[in-house]
Amino acid sequence: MNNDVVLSIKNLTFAYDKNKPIFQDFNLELKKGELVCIVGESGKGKSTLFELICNNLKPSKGEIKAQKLSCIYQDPYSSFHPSFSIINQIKDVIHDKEYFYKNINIFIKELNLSNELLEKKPHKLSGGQLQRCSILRSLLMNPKLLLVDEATSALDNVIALEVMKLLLKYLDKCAILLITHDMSLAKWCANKIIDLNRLYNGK
Ligand SMILES: Nc1ncnc2c1ncn2[C@@H]1O[C@H](COP(=O)(O)OP(=O)(O)OP(=O)(O)O)[C@@H](O)[C@H]1O
Repeated sequence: MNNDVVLSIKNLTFAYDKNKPIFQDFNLELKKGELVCIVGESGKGKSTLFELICNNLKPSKGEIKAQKLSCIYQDPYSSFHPSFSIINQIKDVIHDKEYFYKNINIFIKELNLSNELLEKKPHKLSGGQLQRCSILRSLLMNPKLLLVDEATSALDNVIALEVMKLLLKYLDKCAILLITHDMSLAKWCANKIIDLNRLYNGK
């Protein structure tokens, strides 16, 4: 894989049911600095693609190669354990301590967070604050690819837009793959849009 290519999906075929493939010879390449959106109505395979890229599902055919990957989920409460402080949960997943200490205060400032907030347990924070903590955790992992799943967030498009505004600042460090149902959000931020509604998938 060329150094700038952070995600390469070649001839991906996947089916839960052999007679109804969700992806058939699907190809996608993402380079550092690119923001690609996957859009599609409910049931078109957005979450399936997310799970395939995260290696939680195996393709029936084809290959997926991803460089260092970090995920931001739409519901931040489900991505933090309720019983532990946020900062401890962030430290737990960071291996590169040098990168962590070099950047944490910069990111805290950019994300409009504070050390005091990070000492708290998740339920003491608002949804927006916790979403920014989840971005902080992802950024401190220094990923090459940020996978953002906003697929089911029909409720709060304002948060989605704010999150994307924050993430756009980091495109010089990585590539972003945003999975969304929201075509207007995709048109606003993407270099490229993959519309799963238009893919032939045998249905
Ligand atoms: N574990 C499973 N076993 C069988 N079929 C599944 C499974 N998970 C999903 N499907 C089916 O695969 C298709 C794609 O589902 P997927 O969850 O990827 O869609 P989605 O685009 O993420 O939908 P939504 O926007 O509603 O979350 C759907 O028809 C769904 O019913």
